[in-house]
Amino acid sequence: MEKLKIEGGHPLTGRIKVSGAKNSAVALIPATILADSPTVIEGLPDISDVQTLKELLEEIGGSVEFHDGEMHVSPEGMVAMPLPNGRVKKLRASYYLMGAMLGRFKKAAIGLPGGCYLGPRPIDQHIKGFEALGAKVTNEQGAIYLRADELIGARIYLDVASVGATINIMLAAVRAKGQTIIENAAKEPEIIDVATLLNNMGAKIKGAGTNVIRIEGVESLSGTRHTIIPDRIEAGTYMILGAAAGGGITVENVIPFHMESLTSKLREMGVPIEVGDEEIYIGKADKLNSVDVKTLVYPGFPTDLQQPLTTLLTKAEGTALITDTIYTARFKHIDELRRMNANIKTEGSSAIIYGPATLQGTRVKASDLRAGAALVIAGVMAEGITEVTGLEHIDRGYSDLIEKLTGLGAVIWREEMSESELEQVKNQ
Ligand SMILES: CC(=O)N[C@H]1[C@@H](OP(=O)(O)OP(=O)(O)OC[C@H]2O[C@@H](n3ccc(=O)[nH]c3=O)[C@H](O)[C@@H]2O)O[C@H](CO)[C@@H](O)[C@@H]1O
Ligand SMILES: C=C(OP(=O)(O)O)C(=O)O
Repeated sequence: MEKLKIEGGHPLTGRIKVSGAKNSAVALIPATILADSPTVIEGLPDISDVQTLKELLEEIGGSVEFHDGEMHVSPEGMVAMPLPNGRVKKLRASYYLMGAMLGRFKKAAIGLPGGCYLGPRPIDQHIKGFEALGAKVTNEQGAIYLRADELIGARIYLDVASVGATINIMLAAVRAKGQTIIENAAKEPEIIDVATLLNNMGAKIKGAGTNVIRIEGVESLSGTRHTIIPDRIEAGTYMILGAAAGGGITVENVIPFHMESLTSKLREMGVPIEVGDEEIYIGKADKLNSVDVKTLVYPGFPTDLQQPLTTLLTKAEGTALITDTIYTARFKHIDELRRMNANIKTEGSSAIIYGPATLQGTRVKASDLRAGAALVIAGVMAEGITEVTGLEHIDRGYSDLIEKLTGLGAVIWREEMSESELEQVKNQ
């Protein structure tokens, strides 16, 4: 097992390119199950979630090739193989196998998903949607079993605007009989990306990206070629990194419209920003101001950037208040930042950050993906050496992290952990 080491205090300059969106990739790959012929997805990130999904498609009999970000999936040999354990626990988005397999085979048996532990992450809205379409859903020994004689379109109102439930219901409904209407649908850009792929396969989805999605079921879908959208959370992580340790960096392969909630917050903090067509320049701020932030569903400020922004706010003058309304307990990074000399208090669903603090390098542990991103940014800002363990979380979402940050002048590398370090991490 490896750890990351970062020597802080080096200003970052230059250009950094964003990869394809994790949260699209993890839905686009299962969506290929729904077609009767091969699909090619271009621009996929080289992250462990993508690798795990490739292996899961192979496990159900698909033939999959993945090179240089391009995945070819031949779905012809796939069968409704139960996937109760093992790989499905490695990521959150294995739940999309439920919708996709139900859509194609009218049955599925999938273990409850893993992914970042951010407090409770129920999937009741996914199940409510599958049941409305006519599936019988049972939970047997930690796996969800879905069976339907046929799927029939339905009107489904989501109690919470869930990204996962919206996409999962779309996956199941595209091959159902008749019309499905999803009300109070989530509006994240990744939902539009998945609908674009499905429509290019022959599906009839209207309204993706708004809170009412209408789907006319079709008999069959055929394979297509699709280019994924850029990862707005990876882009946001690098924008925050630029503001934290930059001497001026340009984040490339960005859809600036997706970044507006972050761009406006960083400007409010005093960060000079220039927005191009497909890139964003983050300049050096003389002084950072504290701001208050509340995470919301898209187009509000994303919960996935709450943790990285918290790190930046340790450097700002004054008191900042971050409230996470999506995952009210997403604060495991705070204890680690405190170990690095940050002055932060949590109260309910909020973190109160007293700045500015000078962060000090030390040993810290990433408890989840964006906690990892927050700690990498902290390491780049800190005096001395920071060691980050828990890399399996970071590897779920950041493609070529070391190469990309080294390209900006960061001093960061991976190192094998010793036996005694492994023991310590286990006991933490
Ligand atoms: C793979 C993927 O795309 N992950 C993203 C997705 O997760 P995910 O799709 O799991 O998140 P949701 O949008 O479903 O969750 C939003 C909120 O709804 C609640 N909820 C959700 C489903 C449900 O059936 N019942 C319920 O109560 C959740 O607990 C949470 O409070 O959106 C999150 C919120 O933007 C992001 O942090 C994750 O990066
Ligand atoms: C929470 C996240 O991912 P997942 O839903 O895949 O666990 C994330 O990307 O920040």
